[in-house]
Parts: sequence; structure tokens; C-alpha cells
Amino acid sequence: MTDQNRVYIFDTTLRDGEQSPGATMSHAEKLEIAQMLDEMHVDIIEAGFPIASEGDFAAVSEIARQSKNSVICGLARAQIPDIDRCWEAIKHAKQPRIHTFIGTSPLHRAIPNLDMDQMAERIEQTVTHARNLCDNVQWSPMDATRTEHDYLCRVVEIAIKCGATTINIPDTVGYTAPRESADLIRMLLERVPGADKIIFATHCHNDLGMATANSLAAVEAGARQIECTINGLGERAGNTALEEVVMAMRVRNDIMPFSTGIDTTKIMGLSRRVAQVSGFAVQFNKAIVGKNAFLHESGIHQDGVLKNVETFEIMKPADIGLNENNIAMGKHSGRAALRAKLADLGYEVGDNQLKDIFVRFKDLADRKKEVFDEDIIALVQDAAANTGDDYLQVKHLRVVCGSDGQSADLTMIVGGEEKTVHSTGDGPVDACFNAVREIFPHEAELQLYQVHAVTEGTDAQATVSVRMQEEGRIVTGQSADTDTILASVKAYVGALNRLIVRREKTGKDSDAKQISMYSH
Ligand SMILES: CC(=O)SCCNC(=O)CCNC(=O)[C@H](O)C(C)(C)COP(=O)(O)OP(=O)(O)OC[C@H]1O[C@@H](n2cnc3c(N)ncnc32)[C@H](O)[C@@H]1OP(=O)(O)O
Ligand SMILES: CC(C)C(=O)C(=O)O
Ligand SMILES: [Mg+2]
Repeated sequence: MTDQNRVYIFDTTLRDGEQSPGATMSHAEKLEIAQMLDEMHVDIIEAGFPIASEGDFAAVSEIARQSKNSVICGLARAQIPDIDRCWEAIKHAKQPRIHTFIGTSPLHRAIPNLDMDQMAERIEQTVTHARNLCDNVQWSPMDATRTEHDYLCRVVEIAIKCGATTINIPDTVGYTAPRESADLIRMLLERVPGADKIIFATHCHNDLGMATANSLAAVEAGARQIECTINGLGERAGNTALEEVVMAMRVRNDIMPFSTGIDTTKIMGLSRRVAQVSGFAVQFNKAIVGKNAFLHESGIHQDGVLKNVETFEIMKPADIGLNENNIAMGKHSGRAALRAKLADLGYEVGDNQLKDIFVRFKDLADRKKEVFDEDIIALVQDAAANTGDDYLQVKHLRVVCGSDGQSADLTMIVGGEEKTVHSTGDGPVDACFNAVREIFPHEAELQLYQVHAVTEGTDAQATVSVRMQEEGRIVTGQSADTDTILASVKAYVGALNRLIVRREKTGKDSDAKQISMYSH
């Protein structure tokens, strides 16, 4: 294997991933994910879109300052103020990169209403400006896969001449297919002067379920940077999943002799954390990181695996950080065992966090016969999602249900003030949600209410997900508890807490006055 076969991994979970409706992450969550990506040795982290909001700017700036290994990249439109703002945010990074883009296909040229020549001129101005600020510039012709080839060659050549060091070829709407994805990169390498001096990147969306295949095909044709996200998070059907391309090149290195710098043992921990902070649960049968990816239930498979694990497993669970351990957790377990179990599950926790999780763990172990790994994951996620610092907190809940009607007595802390109401509804969950609305009136519309049992048995914990929308802002909340109704209320209140943060971030209806006005 030669260095020519080194593929750079560009993670855009914090930018394209966060563009998934409802996947907004808090400032602290973004810093944490960036640190995990950095420790996983992702080559480039796209940390955000600095001009989009003050919150994005602050997150990108802080990630730039904290990053140790990765290049830190910010996104900017083909506009001078965007590029300047981006540079302001990333300039403190050890290795900063400006990523600027404009849509080059006929449909996308119509958005800023530029003809081919005007757009070419804009690209020349903006890439030159970016390069005058930063040595490391990436340029993307958005919707490249639907752009006329001659025009694509023309604009890629301009961007290279103006100093772009990486040219990203996005399949913005997930329209291409593997052969075409490869042909496009090959065509650019053959036709564009200077193409051999820069890195071509591939950025695929998964609208037709081909993002991973399209990315790998582009690499086979000469692309050397894959843009991807953890769990395939991203706009619409998502982006290429980092774990899929990285593990595909590792497991099938015989036919795809490419290497990455990724520490694959960090995959599972990141997958879980991203699922939690984004509110996008990983489907059970998701490649690599799904709950069932290494499970065997049918007899013939179990028999085969017992005789030789390779009969039905093409990679080792440990390679992605899924450690098999024999620590059985229950009410007699202590802090040392819990810390070891958490580490096995990919959670490195500080002493204070361990203290808090331990209290919750003991409480759960008292209520549940067996505490499984899934229970501990749900518990950690619940502890992180519903902290004691939130504006809205559930203090006490009493629910009456049955054939004679349903009602809820709910006490909450709202900005430090205790409030209690009695409410009724069509079922216990409805009664509880009505009570929350009475305590904290809001216009947000409930879009999704989903309950999953974490494990089997009637004492299983339920994880509840709630999604809400208010004036274009979409937020989610999750919670887990053996009491499904309590988990439902906590998930609902969690979503409201995120909505409050979003209102503050977007500056509309946002300030404390608004919050207290709603709550009186
Ligand atoms: C495929 C992708 O992932 S693209 C990235 C998508 N990400 C985002 O949009 C991030 C969040 N976006 C935002 O916060 C806002 O849209 C902002 C701050 C970027 C811009 O907000 P506004 O100034 O209010 O503009 P608005 O969103 O209404 O419209 C986009 C404007 O950008 C222009 N534009 C869009 N893309 C580009 C581009 N790549 N280069 C130059 N101009 C562009 C559009 O033409 C439009 O301007 P116009 O109304 O003068 O024609
Ligand atoms: C901004 C660009 C690279 C993008 O996300 C896309 O085209 O999908
Ligand atoms: Mg994209």
C-alpha cells in the first residue's frame, strides 16, 4: 500500500449532520462530539457554518481552539462576508480550512440568479479571497452530479487556478449511481488542467440508498477524501455513513486497498453519543452500528457462530469498539464495576458524572431484576439529556388511569419557580402533556411521540422520543425509565428545554422575557 492510497476522512456530522431537521445540538454537545472525532483521528472536521448564527460561530471558534489532531473546517457561501466570518471562526485552529461552495447545475445556478459567466467570475473572486486568508481552501460545486460536464470542468479549473487545494464533488441530492460517480471523478482527473495537484473529495447523500457505494466508487476512480457523518446523519435521507466507508475499506482491503487514519475502536462510542445528542436513534439493522449488527438469533446461525464465529461475522465487534465483557451488573455492583462497564460501552465519564450515573443505576437496579448493557446505555443517555440545570424540570408526577378516567398531578420547576397543576386528558400521556402545557404554555406542535422497550420483560425500561415543531424550529427530546408515563413527560419536557435553547440561538421570540411570559 502506498501513500497514494491514503483516503482522508472528512466528517461533517456537526455541519451537514446538524442540518437534519430536529438534529440541533447544543454548544457543549458540539464541543464534545468534536473532541471525540479528534480523538478518533478524523482528518478534517467540518465544525459548522459560521455565518449561519452566533451559536454556530461560537461553536466553530471553540472547536478550532480545542482541536489537537484534526484540520478544522468551516463552511461559507460564495460571498465575501461568509468567507470572512468563516476565517474569523477557524483562524485559531492549528490547521484551519475554509470550505466555500456554490451550486453549479442549471437548477442551482438559478438560485442566486447568475448565468454561467457571472458564476465563473464569482467563483474566481471568492476562491481567491479565501486563499488570500488561508492556505487550505476547499471548494465545492454544489449539485455537481447534475452539472453539465463542460461547465463543471471549466469551474473546477478556475477554482484550482485560484488556489483551492481540495475540490469536493457533491452529489447533493443523492442522484448519482456508483458507475457514474466513478466516471465523473475519472473525467475530471483526465480533463481538468492541474487536477493531479489537488485532492478530489466525494460528498454523497443517501436519497436512493447508494451513498456508501457512490463514495467508494469515487475513491476507486481517484477521489482521496470522503465526506461523511456518524450514523449517516444529514439532510433528508442523510450523508454517507463514516462507519460504513471506513469499515468497508478495512474489511475488503483485498479489493479496495485504501487506508484511513481512523481509530475504528472509537466508532461505537461516537455512534451512541451522536444518536443521543441528535435525537436520531440508530435503526436496529443499521450496518456496523445497529443493535442487531452482531446478533444471531436463528439456530443455524448460532450453531455456525459457536463452531466458528467467521461463518456469520465478517468483522470483529472489538474492531468497532464493541467489547464483550463478563461483568454482570445488578443491585450489588459498585462504582468500579460501573466505571469499567461504562468504559466497555464507550463512555469515559468524570468522577462527578459517575456519581450521578451511579445513583440512577442503583435506583434502576432496585426496580429491575437484571440490568443489561442496553439499560445502562439508556440510563447514561437519559442522565446526559435531562440534566439538573435545565430551565424546565419535572419534580413530581402522579397519574391516575383506568376505566374511570385519566388525570395527572404534575409539579415542575420553571426557571427556579415551583408550579403544580391538575389536568385530565384522553389517556394518561395526554393528561400529562396537557399538564405540561398548562404549566408552560407554548405553540409548538407535537409531531412525533414514540415508545420503545429497551429490553424484554414487563420491567423493561421504555425509551421515549418526542419531536416538536415551532415556527420552523424542530426539536427532539428523549428519556428512559421503567415508568413509561414518566419517561414520556421527561422526553416532552426535554424537547421543550431544547426549544428554549433554539429560541435563544435564533434570536426570535427568544429572550428570557419571552420564556417567562410563556410560563406565567
Ligand atoms: C447543500 C447544503 O448543505 S447547503 C448548506 C445549507 N446550510 C444552511 O443553509 C445553513 C443554515 N442557513 C442559514 O442560517 C441561512 O440560510 C443563512 C444565514 C446562510 C442565509 O440566510 P439569509 O441571508 O436569510 O438567506 P436565505 O436563507 O433566505 O437565502 C439564501 C441566500 O443565499 C444565496 N445563496 C445560497 N447558496 C449560496 C452560495 N453557495 N453562494 C452564494 N450565495 C448563495 C441565495 O441565493 C439566497 O440569496 P438571495 O435571496 O439574495 O437570492
Ligand atoms: C455544501 C455542500 C458541500 C453540501 O453539503 C452538498 O452539496 O450536499
Ligand atoms: Mg451535503
